[in-house]
Amino acid sequence: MTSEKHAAESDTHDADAKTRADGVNAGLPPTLKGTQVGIWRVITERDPAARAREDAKTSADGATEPLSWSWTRFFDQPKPTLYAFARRAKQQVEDTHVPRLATDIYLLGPWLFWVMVLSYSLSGVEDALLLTLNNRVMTLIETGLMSANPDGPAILRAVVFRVGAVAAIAVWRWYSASCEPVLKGRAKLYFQERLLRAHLAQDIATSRAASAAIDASPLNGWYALQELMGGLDVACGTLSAGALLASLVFTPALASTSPSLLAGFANGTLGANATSAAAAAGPAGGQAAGPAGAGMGNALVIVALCVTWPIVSRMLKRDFDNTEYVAHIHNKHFLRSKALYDLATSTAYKSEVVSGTMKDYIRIEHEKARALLGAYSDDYPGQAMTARSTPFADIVLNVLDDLPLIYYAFSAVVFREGGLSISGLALLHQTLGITRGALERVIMQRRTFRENLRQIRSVYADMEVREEPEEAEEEVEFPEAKEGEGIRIELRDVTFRYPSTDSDDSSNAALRNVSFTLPPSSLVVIVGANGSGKSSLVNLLTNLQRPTSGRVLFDGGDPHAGGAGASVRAVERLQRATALLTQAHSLFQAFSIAENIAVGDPDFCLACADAGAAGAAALRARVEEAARLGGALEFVGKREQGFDEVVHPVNTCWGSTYPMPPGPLKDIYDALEAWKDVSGGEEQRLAAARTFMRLMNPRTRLVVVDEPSSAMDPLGEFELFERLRAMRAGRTMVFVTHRFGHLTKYADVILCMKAGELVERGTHQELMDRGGEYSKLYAVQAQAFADAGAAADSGHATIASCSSQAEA
Ligand SMILES: Nc1ncnc2c1ncn2[C@@H]1O[C@H](COP(=O)(O)OP(=O)(O)OP(=O)(O)O)[C@@H](O)[C@H]1O
Repeated sequence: MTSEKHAAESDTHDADAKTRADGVNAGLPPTLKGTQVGIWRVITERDPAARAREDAKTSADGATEPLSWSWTRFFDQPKPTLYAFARRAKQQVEDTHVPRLATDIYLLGPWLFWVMVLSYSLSGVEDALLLTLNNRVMTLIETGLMSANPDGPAILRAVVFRVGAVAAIAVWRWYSASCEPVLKGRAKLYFQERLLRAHLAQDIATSRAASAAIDASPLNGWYALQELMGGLDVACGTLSAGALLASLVFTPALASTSPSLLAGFANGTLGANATSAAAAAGPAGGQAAGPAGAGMGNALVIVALCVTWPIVSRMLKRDFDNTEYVAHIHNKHFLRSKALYDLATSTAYKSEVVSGTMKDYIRIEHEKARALLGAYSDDYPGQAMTARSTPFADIVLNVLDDLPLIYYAFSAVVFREGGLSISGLALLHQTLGITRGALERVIMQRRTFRENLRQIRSVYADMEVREEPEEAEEEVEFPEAKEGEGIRIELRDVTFRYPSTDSDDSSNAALRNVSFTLPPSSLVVIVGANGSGKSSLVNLLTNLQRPTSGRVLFDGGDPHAGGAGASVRAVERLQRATALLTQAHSLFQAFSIAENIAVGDPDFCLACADAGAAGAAALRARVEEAARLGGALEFVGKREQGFDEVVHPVNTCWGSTYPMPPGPLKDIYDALEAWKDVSGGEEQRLAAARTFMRLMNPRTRLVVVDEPSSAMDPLGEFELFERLRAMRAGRTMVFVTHRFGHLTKYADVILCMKAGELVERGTHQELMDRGGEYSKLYAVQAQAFADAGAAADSGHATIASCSSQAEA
């Protein structure tokens, strides 16, 4: 019975384990695998090496070169001539963009750059240098004490030399630390400017395409260079540590009065009497003594002591240092308790939690989730991963750490004539320490180095501004373009699908086979239910998107008919002649209210900026007029600083703790750079003012207004549309609005959209007579107004009857 129970339990455990294993891999593509680490699910690649090989192969076949040079590939290939090999190596280095990065930063401050190079190199050799000087002092003192005749001037010289070196290093560090931030600041501004140009060169479609995403930040280039300089530090450190160890092992030790350790180990004379024995034997005495084979054996032991620890430590290390991973918390009880905690604490949910009397529910559910979660650690996955289930690895590493001591003890027993001298022992111990440290850093640096090369490459790829083609291209003509007349627009069998949607599924096109013509200077109203395609149409009319198929002609010309460069220029010309007002407007950070309006006509702003005081006055006058037309004048008048107020400052405020404890510091933290309150309707008025600013420029020949007034009161909206309509002379004006009642009666053309198709077009009367989709939408609106009116009437009646009862 008991064994059956055990069998059943073990089956259940197996099933649980399987479910867990399935769970951590649930929803992952076959190339990825999940691992449970504490409450985390860590997702890694199943075979990153295979992908790297595949990438290298693809890039070798394609236009770009592989990122790193591989010995295997070198040996696999027919041997190139030395010259070809050198050229190829040079090409490989250039492909990493390291020379380009170094040159760019060098040109920002040649002297600062060299200071940085020297500083990183020196920091690598610093340990070995100081150890050498230290050892010189120690050896002289030791020799002097043993011979009872210390060489005072020599010791003094060595001490002064060492103290001088320490002081010089301190001065150098201070100086180089003051240089580096200057170069960093210059590099940041340099990359910021290049990235800014790259971002501005992208249109909406490209900026949303994953392949063209610009991820680099202005400091990426600098950090990559800093890491490469760190490599210089590691390289110099390793070389100097290696040289020190070699000098210790293979040559008479630093003081000519003592023999090499190799010699000491070889004949066992390195001990309390070693130095005097060596002094008698002369500088070369140590090496002459003893069998060379034994010395070589000892040298190998010392080298082995150096490399064992870093290698074993690397093998036993259990972390994600070398692995790319994505981690998320996978434990459903943790997630539930967190969600409930957020529900209780976030101000966003407060009113719903209070009005919904959810207090007890949240508390009890939180207790349940906590009980199910049990004891857990929410260490970051990296930390959680380093936690070991047994202390075995730590024991091994600690014992390995003592290997040198064990070896000294061993050598003392084997070379019975005495152990190592004090200074010899200290020197050996410290040299082993820095050599080991250097080797460890080399092992760690390997991956960082590859990652840095990738970073540098991606920074330069992101900065690549696609310049317009140089070769002469035929410009796109807009044959019927006339000054003082609105743009004539024609859509021919246009289908449009957002790039993010599945291109094989024709049902998900936002617009399907749409054709119509808008006469120049006409007033157009686009109507339709939610999701019928009105805004998509606006995107095409304003050239923010291109049709997937079909053509959109402006004044008879297709802006996309020419080559890439001509198309960019044609689109830009059209956009300069277009004013767009939507509800997706923004108040720009750090811009005053005046500038937020003024940028509606950036060319006019630039011209005024060049015209001194007269220009500033002209700009202010135009901004005030635009604010009046946009209905924002009254609101701006009430602001403390009027047009000069910065509504949304750039946030740079930084507190030592987060959140800050209550007190005067928190008050100032909250007040500094706080965004000023502006209502949705006021923001819309400022956006409208910006559009009027653009409209005041006679170059504007197309005005597109897409639901800009959702947060405005009905009177504000009515006035806005009337003012826009008043400026329609010489412009084609397109309105998209759900509250179209008072606009459509002025419309030359009404386009009625339904599920991505144009179902009706005509004037208000024509469409009402037809009794189709438009008349239905119109009737619904009219009914809503009638109901609202009736409700208001009955409300008034009820209030009137209540008040008369109260009076009675
Ligand atoms: N960025 C986008 N990516 C993918 N699909 C989109 C995107 N924007 C809109 N769509 C889809 O395109 C279709 C048409 O949307 P559109 O915004 O043009 O309709 P609309 O008539 O303006 O709607 P509303 O009146 O709600 O503003 C909808 O099915 C919508 O889900």
